[in-house]
Amino acid sequence: MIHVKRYSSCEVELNGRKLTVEGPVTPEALAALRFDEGLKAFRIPELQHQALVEIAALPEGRIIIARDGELVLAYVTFLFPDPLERWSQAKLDNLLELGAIEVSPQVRGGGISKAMLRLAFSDDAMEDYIVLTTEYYWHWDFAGTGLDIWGYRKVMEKVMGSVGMVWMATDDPEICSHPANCLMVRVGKRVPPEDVETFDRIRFQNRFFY
Ligand SMILES: CC(=O)SCCNC(=O)CCNC(=O)[C@H](O)C(C)(C)COP(=O)(O)OP(=O)(O)OC[C@H]1O[C@@H](n2cnc3c(N)ncnc32)[C@H](O)[C@@H]1OP(=O)(O)O
Repeated sequence: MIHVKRYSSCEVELNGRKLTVEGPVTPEALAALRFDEGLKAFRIPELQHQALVEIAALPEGRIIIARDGELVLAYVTFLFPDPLERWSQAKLDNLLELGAIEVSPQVRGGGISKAMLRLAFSDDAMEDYIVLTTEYYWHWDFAGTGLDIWGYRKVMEKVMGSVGMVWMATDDPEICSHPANCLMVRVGKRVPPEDVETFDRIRFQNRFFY
């Protein structure tokens, strides 16, 4: 499969600031930008910046960002599922994982996550992919948002649901380990039915127990 990446961009007004939402960005362009210190939900900012540059260089990797001038304030990543997770067992070259979405505390609650996803899925190439995301509550920033676990889950459903990602059942043990965790998926319009079936078989691997 050829992973087509069509760059696009738009401007978003937020509290008097004009942010540029753009992507998929090239590794060179991303490396040349500064990374906000508030982007520390997953790793220290320097390491996360480096990780995003590496993802942008992958054939299937897609990074969408929101920036104020040279300063990256938010990002979302898409890449093949982690080889250690069950989703990679499907061996589908049209299965992407929305691995991380993060918005700096400076600009949260202003629609930036939804704007990045809208731009990501405005690329018609996304209709060729199944995109999954796994929501694990231990990745959530309760202190930074002031949300409780179910409030946070609601925000994640709104964010992901804004681009048609829907909750799907699975027997994945990590997801099943807490009721707030969940799997959300978007199946592109051109994904062949046999690939959806392959994905469904990966979602349930312990049918024996049912
Ligand atoms: C796969 C993963 O990456 S899981 C981990 C997700 N990432 C994180 O938890 C990192 C830390 N958190 C963040 O970066 C941000 O808080 C995010 C990504 C969860 C949300 O980003 P934001 O840009 O603030 O979200 P956005 O402004 O687009 O809001 C989306 C919706 O949630 C609501 N919302 C956002 N924050 C809050 C809040 N603190 N309280 C109540 N509602 C909220 C918004 O009002 C909006 O609702 P609407 O659709 O009804 O208009």
